[in-house]
Amino acid sequence: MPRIASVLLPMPLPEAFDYAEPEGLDLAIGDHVTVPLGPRVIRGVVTGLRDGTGGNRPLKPVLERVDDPPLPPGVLSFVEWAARYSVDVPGWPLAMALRGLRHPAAKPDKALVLTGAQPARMTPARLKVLAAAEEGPMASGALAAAAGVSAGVVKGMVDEGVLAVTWVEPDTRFPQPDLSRPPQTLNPSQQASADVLSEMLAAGGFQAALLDGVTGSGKTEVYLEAAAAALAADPDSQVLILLPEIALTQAVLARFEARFGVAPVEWHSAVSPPRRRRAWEGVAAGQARIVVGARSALFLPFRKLRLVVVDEEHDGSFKQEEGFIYQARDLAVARAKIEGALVVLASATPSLESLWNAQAGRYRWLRLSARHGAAQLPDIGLIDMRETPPEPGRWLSPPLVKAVSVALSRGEQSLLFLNRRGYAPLVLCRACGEKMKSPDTDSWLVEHRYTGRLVCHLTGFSMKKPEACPHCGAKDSLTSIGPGVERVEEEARHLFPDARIAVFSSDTVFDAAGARALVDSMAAGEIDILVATQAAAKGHNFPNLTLVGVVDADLSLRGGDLRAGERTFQLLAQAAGRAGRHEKPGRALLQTYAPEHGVLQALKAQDRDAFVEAEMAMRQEAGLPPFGRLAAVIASGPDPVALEAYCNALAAATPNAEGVEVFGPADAPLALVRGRRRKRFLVRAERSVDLQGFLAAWRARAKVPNSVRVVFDVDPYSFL
Ligand SMILES: Nc1ncnc2c1ncn2[C@@H]1O[C@H](COP(=O)(O)OP(=O)(O)OP(=O)(O)O)[C@@H](O)[C@H]1O
Ligand SMILES: [Zn+2]
Repeated sequence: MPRIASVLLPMPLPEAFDYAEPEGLDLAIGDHVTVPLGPRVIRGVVTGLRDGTGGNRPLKPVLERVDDPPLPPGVLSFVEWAARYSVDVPGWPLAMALRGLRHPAAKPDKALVLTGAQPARMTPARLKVLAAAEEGPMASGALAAAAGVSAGVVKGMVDEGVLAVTWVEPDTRFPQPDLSRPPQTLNPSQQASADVLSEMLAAGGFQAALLDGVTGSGKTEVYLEAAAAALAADPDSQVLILLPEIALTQAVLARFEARFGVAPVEWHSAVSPPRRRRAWEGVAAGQARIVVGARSALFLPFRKLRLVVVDEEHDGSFKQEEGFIYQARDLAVARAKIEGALVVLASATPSLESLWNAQAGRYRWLRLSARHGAAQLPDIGLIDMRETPPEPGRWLSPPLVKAVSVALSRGEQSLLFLNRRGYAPLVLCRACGEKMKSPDTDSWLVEHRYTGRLVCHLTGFSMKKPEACPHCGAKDSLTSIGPGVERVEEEARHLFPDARIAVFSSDTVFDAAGARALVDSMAAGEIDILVATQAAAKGHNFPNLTLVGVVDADLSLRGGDLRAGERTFQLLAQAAGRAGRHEKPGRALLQTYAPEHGVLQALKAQDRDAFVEAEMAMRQEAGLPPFGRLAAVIASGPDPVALEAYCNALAAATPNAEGVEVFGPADAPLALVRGRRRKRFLVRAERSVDLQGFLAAWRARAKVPNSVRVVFDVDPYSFL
């Protein structure tokens, strides 16, 4: 009986397409194939097989099977689920799942083997080569090195036919974790949490836990033991740890390596394509048993995923905002559900969503309320910038400067935290008042002194800082307004000329190795003052760091979107949480112009529960997440008329649905980006509503003109 294969392509198409299965190809679901699409040949994945022919319209045949490891069924279900969840086409999540395959498979290596023929003339050097070659096939350079002879000797023996070329398959195996190593001795509350996680693993099936422990309580130690339990339970089981930053990945990799004797498999944007290929294959083969990675690791082809940990689960960078839009924390729970795995969400400052799930009993709630060992939580103090302002043109207030000098005099480290890259967030002309903006974009240019450039952090546009105002032509009139980390560094160097000062931001640290080097040197005490954006504010252990100074505690409260309060609390609690993690007590000082603000008061009182309670009450009142659901629809285009027409058509096509409110269209706060105007709708729905179903129906009702791009963002984090 002929069969029809449904083939999903990693492209923006609404569904899988049908092709005829050629006789003898014997396809299976998950197989990679090539198929014709119009004039092109495209690679896709078989998602369905059924008996039949194309009826009276004959189907084009599948061209061939591609010899890559098939996608396991769990990945296919996950791709489908993710597409529906994000109200997007399944081709995008499929493309993510195939990302590791973009680099070609490793080719077999050329090696030399003994043929059995004896050399016509034996020499001591040749004897050594014969002995070394007994070990098995070896590349010619390696063979010469092993024998301690020159390359010429080996070549001569190849020419004589004593050695012959052979091809060896590349080694795709990963060393296996050593489960016999003794675990770290856990303290009683860590042990209690680890025991619960082990019980949950033993019970099997999908379960979720919130590992909610104060900064420095040792959450990593707890999930390391959960990983050990998952790995020990089944020789094929796999474990995935998701982290928000490459800089954190490095430290966690080291801790896994110390625990299991092998480095886990790494997966993030800085991993080279060949290594990605190897990781992907290792995961598909079940060989890679511990994967530590960024959010996109969720799309790897795990065969037997038993544990997923989302560390720093509250972190905003788990939300992917471009291309395929998704919240990795939610997708991690979904993947665990599909695989029947345990998912552990860990944080000192969990998201309101996760706390809400824990309160309702949907997630097992494990709390660690004290730091490990003798370490205490830091004192948090507020510096009222109205009472003790910095000198004009400076950003560090006298009390903070004093605290840094005390720390310096004691030989202890300080962290000055400001979540703003570059030197100054705004450059304006003193003569005409013109603010320097990115071309055709509603965004200020940020001054970067290291590079002498003005940079748009939104579009990536950059230009050399001009000598004259481009608007009025005045010379030397451009002034830098406000601080970024580079400017705080400048001030710190001025104040403390003998201190060793470094900057940690995405402009100074580009890759995993750079992050590791900086974190190591801070941990080793080679830096006195670290000026840092959020990359250094979370997860790290710097034993000698006793002072955290937050340069602008009000920064993320401004703008006031839905999560401003929550995000500020999390960011500052995390930053403060870097202080005093070992024996020496720590302190955090937050510079603010609004010390009476509820978020800052809660931080000062170290009263997270009070903050959460107040925030939850506010959200419930307004029907906002987690009590209601939100989505944004952003339409953009270069032609205002076409954009307006589409938005009106979309507004007119809003499906009638109970429990759903649609606001807009309105100009987006960022109304112009790269010459494209942007309009926004906001959708609020009751929890009981199938929001995705509503959005999908809505999306299908208005035809999108060519010049317009429309993005559906479920559970938006950015309100620009
Ligand atoms: N049981 C233990 N035995 C020895 N050292 C421990 C133990 N638990 C934690 N530590 C140490 O305490 C420090 C903090 O632990 P860890 O980094 O796991 O905390 P955390 O809860 O993840 O903190 P954060 O949320 O701030 O990232 C680390 O240096 C860790 O090695
Ligand atoms: Zn000017």
